[in-house]
Amino acid sequence: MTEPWSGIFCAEGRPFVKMHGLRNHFVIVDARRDHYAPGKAEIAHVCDVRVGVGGDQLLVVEPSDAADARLRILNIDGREVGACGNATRCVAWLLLEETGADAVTIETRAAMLRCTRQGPREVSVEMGRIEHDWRKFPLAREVDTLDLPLAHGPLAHGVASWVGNPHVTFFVQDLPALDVAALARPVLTDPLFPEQVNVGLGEILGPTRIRLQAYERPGILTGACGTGACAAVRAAQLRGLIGSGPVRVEMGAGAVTIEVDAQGSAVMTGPVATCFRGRLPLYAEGRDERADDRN
Ligand SMILES: N[C@@H](CCC[C@H](N)C(=O)O)C(=O)O
Repeated sequence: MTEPWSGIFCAEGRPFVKMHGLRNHFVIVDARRDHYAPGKAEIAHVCDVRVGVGGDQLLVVEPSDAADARLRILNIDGREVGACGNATRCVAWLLLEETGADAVTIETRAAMLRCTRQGPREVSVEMGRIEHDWRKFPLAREVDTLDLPLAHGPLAHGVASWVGNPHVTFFVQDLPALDVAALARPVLTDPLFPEQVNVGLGEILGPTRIRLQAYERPGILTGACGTGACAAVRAAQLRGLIGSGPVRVEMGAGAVTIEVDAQGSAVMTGPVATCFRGRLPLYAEGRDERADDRN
């Protein structure tokens, strides 16, 4: 007879840490010694809270020749993306705690990011230069990225910004009253963005405060978005809606502070939190279907 409770613990499964930055949550696997290259279905399984650990992304930390570590950021549909601000803070915190250093450098697909300790659970990341060249995204055709020729319902005059990944920010009134997913979904899949786009709805609350809700690729509302916060601040500055000093970007569970210099380079500072540690469920193709059959 099998012992039903013992089956829950996969002693052989790969260790992970679950962390979040303002409820943007991640499953983090240290693959610096033991290579880990999950396929699309496994990524979806691990990130699905109903059958796996649950997360907005799976993060794989690898060795790097040029930095303290390389961070692979895997969206729930398996796409590796160039940047994720909240994920970078979480992984930076793990590396800072591990080494006792005050600064580490993380290589992502898009950039080398210097990260510094700001407090016990507070990390700053130099996010690099925010760009607005239409070819960077890529966009389907040449357009004015500071005033996109795009209108979906009340969303118009968006600003397209590249922060290692593509964002479009729309400024709105009374953000809490809006159904962000319903409004943002057609933007995310608009043919202007052949590789889709992360959509941010921002409300200016004052000269140094923005409220933001992100609807991220591949179509999820997240608790927060660090790169989206950088994009929103730069877009608001370029539109003349706020000044040039540090801006507090409020995203439900809390806030990050974004400072953008005259050249458009951003520094993001915000909190990290550890949820729990464990071992990944052993994954095999077809496992989901078999589980479904039993229910
Ligand atoms: N889903 C995104 C990347 C995630 C951004 C993240 N939440 C952040 O904090 O910056 C993509 O597809 O690029």
